[in-house]
Amino acid sequence: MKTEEKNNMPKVRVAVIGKSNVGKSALTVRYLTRRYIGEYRSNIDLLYRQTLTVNNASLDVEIVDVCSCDMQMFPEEAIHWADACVIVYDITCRTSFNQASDMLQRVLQLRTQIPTVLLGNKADLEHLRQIDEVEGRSLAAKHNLQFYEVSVAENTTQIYTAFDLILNMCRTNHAAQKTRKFSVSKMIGTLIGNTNSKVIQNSNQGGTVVVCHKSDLYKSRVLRRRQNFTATASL
Ligand SMILES: Nc1nc2c(ncn2[C@@H]2O[C@H](COP(=O)(O)OP(=O)(O)OP(=O)(O)O)[C@@H](O)[C@H]2O)c(=O)[nH]1
Repeated sequence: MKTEEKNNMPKVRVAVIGKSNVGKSALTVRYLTRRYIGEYRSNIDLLYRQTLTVNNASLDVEIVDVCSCDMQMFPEEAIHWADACVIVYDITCRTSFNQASDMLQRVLQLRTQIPTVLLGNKADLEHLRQIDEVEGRSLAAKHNLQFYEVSVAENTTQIYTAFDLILNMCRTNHAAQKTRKFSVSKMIGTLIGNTNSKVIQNSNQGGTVVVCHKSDLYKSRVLRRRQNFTATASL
């Protein structure tokens, strides 16, 4: 891919949050690599980067998998950093559902318009179910969000539907922002007699997964994000 195309590619940042052990790492790795790895280190936040093709267009995607988050250690930085959020609970664990509900409220307090999806994971463990599907569905409906029950272990297609959905929403937001910027610069250009515009088409591009220790990366670069928030991360 040419550098100018790469530079022009929309970048989308996603935060995956939820109680410890709900399957956040398994979910992220499944989505990005199609593979299922049973055990992960759970004492570090991980940042993944990959170029993905969603709906025939390329996106630079960064996903932070926040380890063991709860309301006491709510990952506020990650929520400000992100363009979209995936909130996960485990259908066999009532506490994880309650936490997902609290987290959802907190996320929407911090970022009212952030594209968010609610996932109930471990749907393969029907015999251990503590949360009926309808509970997840109504929690999501209350906040006007999409909801899916998934099994990362069984690779249910809704995993991909959910991520693709929020990535598409982000891309739409990105395109709208670009159009607004373009309209303003076109207007200024018209006013000063310069109407040139350049549109660069993206070509599709695969990518590799980069796994990073977010805590180390925080030290290395400062990203200024909206809402006057200063998050630190790098890839
Ligand atoms: N049965 C079943 N087990 C799953 C599923 N997804 C994840 N697991 C298991 O659940 C456990 C926790 O998965 P992780 O991905 O480490 O969970 P996590 O939310 O990242 O955990 P923390 O890093 O502690 O926050 C692991 O043993 C996974 O193999 C699933 O869909 N079904």
